[in-house]
Amino acid sequence: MAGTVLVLGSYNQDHAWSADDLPAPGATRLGSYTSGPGGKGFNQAVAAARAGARTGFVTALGEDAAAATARALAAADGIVLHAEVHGSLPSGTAGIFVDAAGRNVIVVAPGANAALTPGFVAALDPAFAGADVFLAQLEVSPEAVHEGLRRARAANALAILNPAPANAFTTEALLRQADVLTPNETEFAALLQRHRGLACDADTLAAQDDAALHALCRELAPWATVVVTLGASGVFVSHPGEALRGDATGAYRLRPEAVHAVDTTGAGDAFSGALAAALAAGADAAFADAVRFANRFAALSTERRGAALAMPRRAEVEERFGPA
Ligand SMILES: Nc1ncnc2c1ncn2[C@@H]1O[C@H](COP(=O)(O)OP(=O)(O)OP(=O)(O)O)[C@@H](O)[C@H]1O
Repeated sequence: MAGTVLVLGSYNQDHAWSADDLPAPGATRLGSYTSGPGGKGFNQAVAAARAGARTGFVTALGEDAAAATARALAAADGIVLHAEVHGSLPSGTAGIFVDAAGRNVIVVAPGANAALTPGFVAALDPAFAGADVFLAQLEVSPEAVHEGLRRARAANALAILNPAPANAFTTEALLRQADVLTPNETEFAALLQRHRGLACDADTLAAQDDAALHALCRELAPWATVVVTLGASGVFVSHPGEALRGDATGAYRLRPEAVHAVDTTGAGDAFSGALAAALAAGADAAFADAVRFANRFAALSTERRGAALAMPRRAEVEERFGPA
């Protein structure tokens, strides 16, 4: 049964130039160019939609070619767009330069994303009322994310926060609005450092056993289920005292699915979007089943290049790995 997911976040138009090597300051290279959709919010909305959820997407856009592309691409995936329009700002953009070895330098101009207002979010009551699951990240204004999480809880939707990117601004009050957090190891380390004063990094976390990771999750967010994505090492799940949705144990790890990964860009977005869709499918959808589906969905997304447009569809995931 399809549930409803409301995603709040960024849309960026990615502009990518490839050359044999990256030019030094003042130098010029000839190369090739592609442009496509990006932004964690949009990537996750496409993932949720392709994973089978009725999906709404709350974002902010300019009045430019990128905004027109965002509208067309959202419509193509059946996503209902709730866009705050800022005519005096450009839509979000990312300039990406890649060399033949795959190294890149990136400049992101958040543009309209940074101007998403809590007032616009607050006026979307009907969208919140119809949502089973709400999902946000940290590439739009923190006030808008906070308002979204608050509205979601008031509307009895499950509130998921993907605390990405790692250097984004967070407050304790913002984190406390989340029922579920989905950091990767770098983001988890950054949150532990900023909010609990624990000095650690992604490598230290990767070396921890399950009991130690569970303890760190409980220390960071005693109120929330924490799902740490571990890249090619799979996923770790840690519940608070009351395990969520039928999970018998407080903490467990899922191995990665065997795939031929060619590009892991957006794998975290695939995971969070698919998890939201699976949890929206019914209040009795078991948490472990939803995590298993998201682990499969994200794994399959790594077999294609790109982010939003590389998201697989539910049918492809089931064909490859069996029924969810
Ligand atoms: N090589 C891989 N093989 C199988 N599954 C993978 C692989 N890489 C990623 N995944 C799946 O994708 C999930 C998310 O990956 P990861 O933790 O790298 O996210 P991320 O760092 O947020 O990614 P990104 O920032 O590129 O979007 C993993 O938990 C796993 O389910």
